[in-house]
Amino acid sequence: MSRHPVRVVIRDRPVSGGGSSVELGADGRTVRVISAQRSTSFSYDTVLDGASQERTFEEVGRPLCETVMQGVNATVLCYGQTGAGKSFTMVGNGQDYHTRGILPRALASIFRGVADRPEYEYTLRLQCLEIYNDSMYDLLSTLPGAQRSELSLSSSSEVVGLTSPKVSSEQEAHKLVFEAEANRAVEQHKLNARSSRSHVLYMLLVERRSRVDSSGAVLKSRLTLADLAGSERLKKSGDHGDEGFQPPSSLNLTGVAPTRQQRLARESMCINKSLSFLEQVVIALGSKRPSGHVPHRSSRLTAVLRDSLGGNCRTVLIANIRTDDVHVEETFSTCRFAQR
Ligand SMILES: Nc1ncnc2c1ncn2[C@@H]1O[C@H](COP(=O)(O)OP(=O)(O)OP(=O)(O)O)[C@@H](O)[C@H]1O
Repeated sequence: MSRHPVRVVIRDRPVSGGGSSVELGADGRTVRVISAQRSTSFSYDTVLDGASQERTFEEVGRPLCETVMQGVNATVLCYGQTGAGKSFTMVGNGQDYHTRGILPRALASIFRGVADRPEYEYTLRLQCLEIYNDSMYDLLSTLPGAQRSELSLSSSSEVVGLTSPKVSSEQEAHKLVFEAEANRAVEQHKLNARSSRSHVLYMLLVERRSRVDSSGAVLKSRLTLADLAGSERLKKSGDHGDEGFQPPSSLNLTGVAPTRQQRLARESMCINKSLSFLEQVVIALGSKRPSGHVPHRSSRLTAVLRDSLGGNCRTVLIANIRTDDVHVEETFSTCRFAQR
């Protein structure tokens, strides 16, 4: 494990026919991105070259599940351009058991861990949160008593009203994840509703009490699995403007539905801002100055991730890249972000 607060792992999405613009080093640590303008080498903790879902979980997920079982927070962030494989890495493609992602494998691993430790009583709860345009929604809002409207943050960065149902078996947890995904899909299909360009956070809250030592402390920990929104540049996603783009003042203020282009531009702006704040938080956490300010409250994403980054929390950033030539500029910016 590196000494930086975030361990960085690169994962490529296999392409048919290959590409000549990205070379993954045989040392399992380097990536070289070659375009007409430049050729740049980056180095990371690990480069997963053509890795299966199983290997990705063994490399990233399983050690973090162990960490959480021992009472320490752990986080996986999947970052990358749209279509690079973030959801595939985190959840899988839903088509077959072998291609299931880190989340279902982590649930299985943690419930197995609970069964293997009868000396402890574990209480597990699951939360599923979506952050779209810096607004937060409960993906389990269809459960009885849950809040369907936008959620707010308390002064201590707790998400007020986020449902945290208890899960007592792996099957129950899978059912809730399925419900969260179904709710997200419904929102995406509603007219003018949230698009797929949102951050989704699955959080498993773990409480451990000793059954043999009644004076023993209750240990609390959290596994956070974040499937971040696609990081592509504005021009690429069909929007206009650049990072300094300001949405028209009429946007969402007049009750008139925004045009598709306005919506895409606003989404891209919010995503870029939140990812750049995330980067600033990680850089601040990695800085040598112990008293340096960490701008957790700069966005909803960084506020919610407050206890999931830094401190003694173990965090892995998986930067998903596409190695086909047409995506070379996006791959370059993902690699640059991951290296920073
Ligand atoms: N390592 C991989 N092996 C096989 N198929 C993959 C891999 N990575 C991604 N895919 C496939 O590529 C497609 C796009 O992947 P995915 O939806 O995970 O991208 P994404 O980065 O989450 O995109 P978005 O930002 O739009 O959600 C999917 O059909 C997925 O099954």
